[in-house]
Amino acid sequence: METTSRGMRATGWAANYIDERTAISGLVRELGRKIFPDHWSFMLGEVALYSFVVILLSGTFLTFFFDPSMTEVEYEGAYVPLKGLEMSAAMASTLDISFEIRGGLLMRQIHHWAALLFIASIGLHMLRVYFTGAFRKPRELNWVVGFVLFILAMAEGFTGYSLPDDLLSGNGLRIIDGMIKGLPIVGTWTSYLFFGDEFPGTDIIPRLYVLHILLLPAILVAALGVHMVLLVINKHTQFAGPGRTEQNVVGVPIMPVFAAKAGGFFFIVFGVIVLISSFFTINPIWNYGPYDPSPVSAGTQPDWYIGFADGILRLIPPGWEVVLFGYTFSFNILVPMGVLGLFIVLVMIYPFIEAWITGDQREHHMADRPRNAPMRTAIGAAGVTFYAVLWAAASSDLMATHFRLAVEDVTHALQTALILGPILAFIVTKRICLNLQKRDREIALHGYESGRIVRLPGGEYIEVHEPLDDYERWRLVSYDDYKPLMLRPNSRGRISLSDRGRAYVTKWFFEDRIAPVTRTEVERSHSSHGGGHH
Ligand code: HEM
Ligand code: HEM
Repeated sequence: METTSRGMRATGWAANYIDERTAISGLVRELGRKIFPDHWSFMLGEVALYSFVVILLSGTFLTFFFDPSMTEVEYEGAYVPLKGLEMSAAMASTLDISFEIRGGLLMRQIHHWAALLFIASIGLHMLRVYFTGAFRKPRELNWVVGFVLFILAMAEGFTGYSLPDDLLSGNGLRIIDGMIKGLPIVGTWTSYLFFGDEFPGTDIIPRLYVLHILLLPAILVAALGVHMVLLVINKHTQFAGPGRTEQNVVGVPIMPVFAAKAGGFFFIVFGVIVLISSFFTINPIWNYGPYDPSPVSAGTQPDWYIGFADGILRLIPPGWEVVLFGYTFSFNILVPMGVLGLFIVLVMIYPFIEAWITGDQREHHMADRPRNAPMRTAIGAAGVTFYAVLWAAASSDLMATHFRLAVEDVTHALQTALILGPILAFIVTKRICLNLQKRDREIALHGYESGRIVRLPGGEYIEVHEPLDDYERWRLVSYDDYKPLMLRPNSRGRISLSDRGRAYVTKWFFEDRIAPVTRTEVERSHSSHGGGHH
C-alpha cells in the first residue's frame, strides 16, 4: 500500500516536472479526447504502423552486424557448404548474422517478415480507403501522402532485398540496370552514375545501404508524421449508423480506451510476426549463393510486392526495338515502364479525378459502402485485376513447370487476361453493386423477407415481411445520389469543351444508378401495407 502511493507520488512529480517545462498536458488532454470510431477495417492502417515499428527495431539490430561492403572475401564462416567460396563482405556478414550471431537469424527473419506484412497491410489499407471513398474532401491530401508512403515502402523493400548481395539480390539489380540502360540517350550514363562503374561495380551496396537505413527511413518517418497529423486534423471517417452524421464522430476516446486497445494490438502484431519468423524460413541466401549472372534458373522471383513490375516485363512481346539517329529505342522496356508509370500516377490522382467528375465540393466524413458507389467500386475491381494479372505473370515460369504447360502458352493466356480481365471485372462488379443496391431498396421499403407464408381468410397467400427499425433503414438509404450533368449554355450561349467532356464522363459514370429511397417513398409504403406486410 505504502509503496503504491509512493510510486504514484513519484509519477505525479515526474509528470508535473515535464509539464512545467513543456506544457505538454494541453496536448495530451486535447489528443486524449479525440474519438476513434470502431470498425474492423480501420485496423489495417494500424497493422502497417505497428509492423513498421518492428522493422525499425529489427533493422537497428541488423545494422550492428551487417557489413555493407563489396570487397571480395573468402568465406570462412560456420556454414560448411559455402566454405572457401569467394563472395562480397556484405554476403559473408549476412551469413554470419544467420549462423553465428546469437538470435541473428531470427532477427533477419523478423525484419523480412515484418517488411512483407508491412507492405501487404499498406496495400489492403489503401484498398479500404479507396473502396469506402475515404479519400474524398478533405482527405485527398492524406491520400497523396499515403501514396508517397506506399512508394517509399516499396523502395525500402527493394533496397533491403538487394543488401545481402546474394544471387537473388544481384538478379534484381540486374533487371534495374537493364531498365535504366533501356532509357534512350541517357541510359548508359545513368547506369554508370548509379552503379559507379560497369554493372555491378563495387559501389552499389554501400549506396543502397545509405538509402535503406538513413535517407528513405527518414523521409518515411517524416511522411508518416504528416499522415498522422492530417488524420487528427481531418478526423476519422465513420460508417453510417445510429447517431452518426457528417458533423460528429462516434467511437471511443483515444485515452484510455483506444490507447489500451492499440497497445495490446501492437503486441499481438509483434507476436504474430515473431511466431511466423520462428517457424517459416524466408530468404535462405545460403541456398542461393553469392551473385553470379550464370546460374540464374526458373523460379527466380522478387519479393511479392515487386512482382507486378517483373510481370509486365514478361508479358511484353520481345524484340520490339528501333534504331533512330544511332540510338536504340527498346520499346519492350519503355512501354512497360510507361504503362506502370501511368497506372501509378492514375492511382495517386484518383481522388481529384473523381472530384472533378462528381463536381462535389462538400466535405465527406461518412464512409461509403462500396455498393453505393458502383462506378468507383467497378473501377477499383478493374485496377485490382490488372495488378493481379501482372503479379501472376511474375510466376509465369512456375505455372508452366507446375502444370506442364509451354511457357509461351502461359504468356499468351496472361496477355489476354491482362486486356480482358479488367473489362470483365468492371462489368461484373458494377452489375453486382447495382443489384445489391436494388435489394437494399426493396428491404428499406418493405422490410426483410421472413420466409413465413400466411394464408389470409380470402384464400390469398402472403409472405410476412419483418419491418426494419429506423436505424437500420438509415444505414441502407443514406448515400449520395449523383446524376449525369445537364448541359446548359453559358452567358454567351455556348457550351464549353470542358463542360462537354464532363457531361460525357458523368453520363458514363451515373447513367445506371439506383436512387436512394426517399422519405416520401417510405411513408407511402407504410400507408399502403400498414407495417410489415406485403
Ligand atoms: C506506411 C504506410 C501507412 C501507414 C502506417 C498508415 C497508417 C494509417 C492509420 C493508422 C490510419 C488510421 C486508421 C485507418 O484508417 O486504418 C490511416 C488512415 C488513412 N490513410 Fe494511411 N497509412 C499508410 C499508408 C497509406 C496509403 C498508401 C494511403 C493511400 C494511398 C493512405 C491513406 C489514408 C487515408 C485517406 C486515411 C484516412 C482514412 C479515414 O479517415 O477513413 N494511407 N493511415
Ligand atoms: C520500411 C522499411 C524497411 C523495409 C521494407 C525493409 C526491408 C528489408 C529487407 C526485405 C531486407 C532483406 C532481408 C534479408 O536478408 O532477408 C532488409 C535488409 C536489411 N535492413 Fe531493412 N527494411 C526497412 C527498414 C530498415 C531500417 C530502418 C533499417 C535500419 C535501422 C534496416 C536495416 C537493414 C539491414 C542492416 C539489412 C541487411 C541485413 C540483412 O539482409 O539481413 N532496414 N531490409
